[in-house]
Amino acid sequence: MIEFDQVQKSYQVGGRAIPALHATSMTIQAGEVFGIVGHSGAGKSTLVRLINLLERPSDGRIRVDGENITDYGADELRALRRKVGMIFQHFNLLSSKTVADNIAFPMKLAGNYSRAEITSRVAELLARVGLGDHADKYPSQLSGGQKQRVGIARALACRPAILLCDEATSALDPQTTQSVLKLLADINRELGLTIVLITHEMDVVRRVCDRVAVMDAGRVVEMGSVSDVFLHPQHPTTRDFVFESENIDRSEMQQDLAQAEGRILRLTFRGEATYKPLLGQVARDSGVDFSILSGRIDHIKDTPYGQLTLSLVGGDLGVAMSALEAAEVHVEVLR
Ligand SMILES: Nc1ncnc2c1ncn2[C@@H]1O[C@H](COP(=O)(O)OP(=O)(O)OP(=O)(O)O)[C@@H](O)[C@H]1O
Repeated sequence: MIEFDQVQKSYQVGGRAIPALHATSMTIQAGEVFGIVGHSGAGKSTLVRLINLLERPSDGRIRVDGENITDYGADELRALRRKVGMIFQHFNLLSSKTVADNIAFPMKLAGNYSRAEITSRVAELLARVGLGDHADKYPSQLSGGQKQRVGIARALACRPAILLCDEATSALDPQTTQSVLKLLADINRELGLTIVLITHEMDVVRRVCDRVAVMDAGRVVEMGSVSDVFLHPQHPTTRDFVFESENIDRSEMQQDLAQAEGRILRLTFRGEATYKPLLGQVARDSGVDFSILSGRIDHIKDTPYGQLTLSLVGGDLGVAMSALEAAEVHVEVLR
C-alpha cells in the first residue's frame, strides 16, 4: 500500500519555489493497477517519482507498506529501489549491453545474487516477456515494443512489489501498446504486483487500470474506480479526456442534439445489462418512441459497458425511466 499524506513538492527555479504538486493525500492499494492521467505539466511524473524517491517531497509524508520513506537515508533508499521497479517512455536501456545483460544489471548492482541465480532469473524473465530468442541481441536490434519488454523484465529482476510506469506506451504504435498493456495486466494478475501507471490517454486507463486519479495543474481533481470516473466524469478535465478517448466532437454532438426532437437521455449499461434486449420492452410498456442519436459498446478492463444517447417522443416518459432504472441502467437527462 502506498499512502500520500499531505504531500507537496516544489522545484527551486532561479531561487524561487515553483509548486509542481500541491498538498495531496491519497492511497494506492496493494495489488491494484492505479492510473494517473493528466495533460503535460500536470504533475504526474512528479507524483510518481516521489514513490521511489527519485524526487523528495517538500512537505508531507509518504508511506510504503506502512513505512515512512520520507526521510530514508542511502541504505534504505537502495532497498526501496529494489522494492519499487520503474519503466520509462524511452525505455532507458544500456545500449552497449545485450538484452540479457540489461536484465541482469540491477541484480548485479544489488550485489547479493549468485551468478547462477542471475542466469536462471534472466532466463525466466526473458520467457515471461516473450523474448526467449533475443537474449544476445543489443537494444538497437529490437523494435520499440521489444525494448519496452526488456525494460519490464529489467524492472522485475529484483522481484519488486511495486512497478511504476511513466508513459510506458506513449512511444509505441496502437497494436504494440495493446500487447505491452496486456503484459502489464498479466503481470499484475499473476504476480500480484501493484502497478502505478502514468498516461495522457484515457484509453490506456480504460484497458488496464482498476482506479484512476486525474491531475490538473499540480492537483488530483478526480479519483475513483475507472468505471465511475470513465462513465460519469465530474471534472471538466476528466470530461475532456473521456470525450477525446471516444473521438467525440463536442460541437458536432451539440448540433445533433439541437436537431433532435423530444427529451434526450443518455443511458449507461454495465456488465450483464449491456446485452439485455431492454429497450424494445420499455418502448412497448411506456408507449415512448425513441431514436438512437449515438451509441457504443466497449469494455472497461474485463467489464462490458454500453452508452446510448436517445431522443424520446410521446408515451409516458416516467414509466420508461422507472423501467430503465429498475433494470440498473443509469439514466441521465441531457435535455
Ligand atoms: N526538475 C525540475 N525542475 C523544475 N521544474 C520541474 C522539474 N520537473 C518538473 N518540473 C515542473 O513541474 C511541473 C510538473 O511536471 P511533471 O513532469 O511532473 O508533469 P507531467 O504531468 O508528468 O508532464 P509530462 O506529461 O509532460 O511529463 C511542470 O510545470 C514542470 O515544468
